[in-house]
Amino acid sequence: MRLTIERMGYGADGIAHTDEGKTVFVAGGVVGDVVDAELTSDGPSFSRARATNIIEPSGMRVTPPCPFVGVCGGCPWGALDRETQLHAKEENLRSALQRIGHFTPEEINDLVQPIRYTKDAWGYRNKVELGVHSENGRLRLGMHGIDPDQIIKVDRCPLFESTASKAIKAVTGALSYLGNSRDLNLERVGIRASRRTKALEVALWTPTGGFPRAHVARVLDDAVKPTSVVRVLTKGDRAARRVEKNELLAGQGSWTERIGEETMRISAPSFFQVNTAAAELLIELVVDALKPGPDDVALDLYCGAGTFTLPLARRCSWVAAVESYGPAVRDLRRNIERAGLDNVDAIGGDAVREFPGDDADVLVVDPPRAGLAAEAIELIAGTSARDVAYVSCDPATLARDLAHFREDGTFKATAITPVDLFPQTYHCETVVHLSRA
Ligand SMILES: C[S@@+](CC[C@H](N)C(=O)[O-])C[C@H]1O[C@@H](n2cnc3c(N)ncnc32)[C@H](O)[C@@H]1O
Repeated sequence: MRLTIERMGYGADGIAHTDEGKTVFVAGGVVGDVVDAELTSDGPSFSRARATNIIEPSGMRVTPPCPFVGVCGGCPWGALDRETQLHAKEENLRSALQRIGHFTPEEINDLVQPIRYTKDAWGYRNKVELGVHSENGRLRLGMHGIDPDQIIKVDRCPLFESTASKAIKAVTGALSYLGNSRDLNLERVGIRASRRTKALEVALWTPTGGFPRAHVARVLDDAVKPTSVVRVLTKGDRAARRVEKNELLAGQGSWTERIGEETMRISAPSFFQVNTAAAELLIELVVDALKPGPDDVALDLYCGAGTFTLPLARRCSWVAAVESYGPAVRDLRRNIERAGLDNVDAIGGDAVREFPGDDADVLVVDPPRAGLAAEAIELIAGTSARDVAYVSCDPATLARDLAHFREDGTFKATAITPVDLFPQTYHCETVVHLSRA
């Protein structure tokens, strides 16, 4: 079947239509390509296909700096030029706002601002996560493939912080060597690196049980000179694994990053924005939207280790910050203390159940991909806040939640700004400024 890729969807694949008008998601095709493709599945409303031959390559195709683009899950859009990526992200956001949020094209034109981005399209990630397979008793570590069953063995990843580019090969080599003489029972391995602080942490995720702590720490130290080596102990079956403990094997026991004016410590299981420079754009957009003043009370919901909490606390009289994940709450408290701030109430628990009350001047929410629960929107609407900043990593749930805010009528979106936090992927972060209607 010959197809012309018309646009990029919210996913790795290009989108084409058959002569009969049926939508086809084409793996291996980028916008502008003419490809021969074979069907991989055929459903009632759309089909999936795989490009077998590129007949006319798109003018927007580029040669990526990695031979694994197309198979590795790290950069599904790595063969597309940056400008086209940025445009496609804006279009995907607009499409979600129209289809799911029921905004009119005129409203979208008024609200959606040009996408914000930093110059680093590669080498921006402060974290990589290596998957682990055991094959015939040999340990195999690598990047997760687009096919989730695949582990791609790589020596370097051009998405990862370039000052630590040798770390992947060194850690992979050291752990493979160790794993061949005894079973390390590794589930995955995280590496966090900072160009700004030079911190490098290796986190080994394993189930509870015996582990050659000192030996592993020594071999990793010889291989990469990390500033921290930890073992994250997990419990429960694979689907519902929970973190039992973050065990120090060597060094500091956490990773340090400088973001904006702040230096934050992050423990291995906690969330931290993977692109520090682009996360500074998020902080800038949140602060610009909320214009926090010295008499203001701020709420920071889904606050993690404090990325927005600390800048708000510098500007406001009081911040109530809510985070449900234990390790992140501990990081938050430690970061507040290290920053010398005494005007933050760090609340551990669910953002809805532990909602800090109605008394607020400004409010930021940064929920996970699932977006906001209906009760969270009701509670936010019930506050006295004048402005809300909604930071989202999922255009679809964001559009749904903005429709709920509109139905409620208390707050109205006044600016919607996409931010390219994840170059070479289809993912898009967005900051929405909502003001009292
Ligand atoms: C996208 S992250 C944002 C973290 C932080 N704002 C930042 O930028 O670093 C979402 C955070 O929400 C937390 N979280 C998830 N569900 C939650 C809930 N129901 N209540 C409170 N926090 C929650 C997660 O643990 C995670 O730290």
